Amino acid sequence: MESKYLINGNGNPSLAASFPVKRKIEPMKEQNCIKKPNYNSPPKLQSPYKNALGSKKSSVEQERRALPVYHCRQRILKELEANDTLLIMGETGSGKTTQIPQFLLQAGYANSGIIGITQPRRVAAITIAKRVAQELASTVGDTVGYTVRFEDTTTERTRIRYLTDGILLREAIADRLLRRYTAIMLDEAHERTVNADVLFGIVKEAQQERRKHKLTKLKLIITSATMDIDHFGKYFNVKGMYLEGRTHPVRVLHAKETQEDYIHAALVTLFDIHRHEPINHDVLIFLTGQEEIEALAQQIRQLARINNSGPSDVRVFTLYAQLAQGKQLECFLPVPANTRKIVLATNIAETSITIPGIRCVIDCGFVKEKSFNPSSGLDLLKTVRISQAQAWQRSGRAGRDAPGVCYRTYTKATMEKFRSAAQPEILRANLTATVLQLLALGIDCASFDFIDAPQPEGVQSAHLALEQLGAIKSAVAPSITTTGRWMAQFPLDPRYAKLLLAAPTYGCMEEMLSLVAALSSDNVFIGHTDKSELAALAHAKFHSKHGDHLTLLNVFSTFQKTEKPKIWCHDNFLNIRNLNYARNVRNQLAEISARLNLAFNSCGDNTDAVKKCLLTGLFDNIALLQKEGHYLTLSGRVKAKIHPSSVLHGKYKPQCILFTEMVQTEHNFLRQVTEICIDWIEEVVPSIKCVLK
Ligand SMILES: Nc1ncnc2c1ncn2[C@@H]1O[C@H](COP(=O)(O)OP(=O)(O)OP(=O)(O)O)[C@@H](O)[C@H]1O
Repeated sequence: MESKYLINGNGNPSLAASFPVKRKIEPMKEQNCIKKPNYNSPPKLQSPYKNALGSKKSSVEQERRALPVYHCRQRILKELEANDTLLIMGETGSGKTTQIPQFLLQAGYANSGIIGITQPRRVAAITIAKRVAQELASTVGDTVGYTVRFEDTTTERTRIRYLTDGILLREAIADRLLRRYTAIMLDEAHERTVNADVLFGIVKEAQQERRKHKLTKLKLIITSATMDIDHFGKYFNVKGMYLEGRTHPVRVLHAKETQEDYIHAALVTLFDIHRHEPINHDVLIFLTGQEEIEALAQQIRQLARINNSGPSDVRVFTLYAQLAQGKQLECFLPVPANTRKIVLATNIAETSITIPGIRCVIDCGFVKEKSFNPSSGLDLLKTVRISQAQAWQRSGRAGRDAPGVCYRTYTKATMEKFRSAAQPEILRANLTATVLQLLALGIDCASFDFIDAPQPEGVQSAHLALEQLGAIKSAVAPSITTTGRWMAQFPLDPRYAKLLLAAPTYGCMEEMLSLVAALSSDNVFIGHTDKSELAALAHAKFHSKHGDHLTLLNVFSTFQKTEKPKIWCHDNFLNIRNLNYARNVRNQLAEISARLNLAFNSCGDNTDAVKKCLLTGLFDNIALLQKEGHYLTLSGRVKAKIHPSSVLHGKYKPQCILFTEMVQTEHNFLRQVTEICIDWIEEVVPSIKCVLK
């Protein structure tokens, strides 16, 4: 059949010419299977469940029974009976996350407590809880619930609780023995987020302490499809358990030649799929970040509009961390028949989740990674190659509910040069929040039993930052202060918690609550490409000459007062979901502040109060204008420019600015910028010994 999408019919003849996909992508030798990386390959067995999978029956119960893990139920329960800790490795999609907690429930493990399952990301915790509730013919909040930051759906009836690892860590502050849990499953262990790494130590200790004090046993299950089982085995002092069998085969195809432009390669591959694959084969494309995703989504929609002449159609969804929760969940809903779902996602869709309908995955092979430079004290967001483990996780998303295909826009030789597994986040992340949480738990980083200890410079840098924030007495012999304990009460980065604690002194508590809440939500502005001039005009009403923080405050404060928020947001090109989310966050932050007896004062039009208060927490994020026209950060002296999205971009350049974050693309860009007065630095944070010239 003639393609509906003539790629080179859109005025870009080079598009198809430069990437003759049919010839450039070659099948790998190991067709019809996901080849696992060598470093941790479990035994490869043919799925014994093929017949069941081929069946037309589609009830949830039948789907469950067809999962490889379902048939390992007895083995898992027997092993758990004999051992307090299990390391379970099974193929992606084999049913670990959804089934094992149900086995434990049925075996009575939730009779005297609850079963907790941690996930690195909120979208996974939410969607899996919904799926398991459906499998149990129940609703979320009943037997199964989820808890993510600022949202708890669990009730006293909840026995299986999916939660983010950050939430479990916060619970440990209140109860280090995690007494409400009888079993904890730490899922996606290979991801090695800082929170998960700290949790490994916390749960191990809780288990030992409970044994020592003859309290109810805590059963631990560590699961993944790609973890380094030897390393984990040594740390937990247990042997690993392999679950044989896979659900659906995934055929993996590599680009024959290196692709200079992975976005272009992804686009061409997508339309090639669209020409040749059945319309109900949905596509998931892995890219690196919001801007790239939104730009490609727009391009696909436009191309589809230009070339769409048949009955079939495409629906494009985006999925990345900054997207409002409601929007994130849209891609999980079914699309009408004769429509292809195309999901453009970051690594947020890489593990755990199942997006129904996905049969094709296009993997660009890159990821945006946050790393911290202890010598400059700055966090940097950088695009890097994924690991081999991540590549296998990504391909696994194609075989969740049927056989699938994964197209890698990089060559096989390139992939062989990828790291086998991603570097644990604890070795590269800013540890300020983690060190504070550990101190609130009464744990000194130096003596904590980490699976991989963080670099001493990283810990030292966190101690220095905490000392400057007033959270610890001394960076040399760290002991937590009352301010530090209060900071740890807020589910926020310590720098933002500090803003709330300092706000009453500057008389701007109401404003700071709104601003911190709005900053937690992000992205309230809709940049409507079709109507970008109208959107820009609407947004300009809120612009503050002081910069982005006060602009954001203007938006949120007006939103709080408006009587018809839906119409108001629509007319002003603002994202109502994000603003509602910010309102919810504000309420919760206000509750914690009230518990801490903080004064709820307001500074009215005194913008200096807000700006000075911002300095109390974000003093590491200051940059000075240089003669050459660029900025230099005070901390680490990094050269940077104001991000084009800032209201201060392209206008007069203030001498001294404060920014929320630095992003690295072709340049270092400073995001969310506010003009400050250089003299305030010494007034507000006299402890900073900065060189101002
Ligand atoms: N939200 C969902 N909607 C539809 N089907 C789902 C959903 N979640 C899970 N499933 C089905 O259950 C199967 C098992 O999923 P589960 O998350 O338990 O596997 P897993 O072994 O934990 O995978 P991974 O290692 O990738 O997290 C999936 O392959 C899919 O068929």
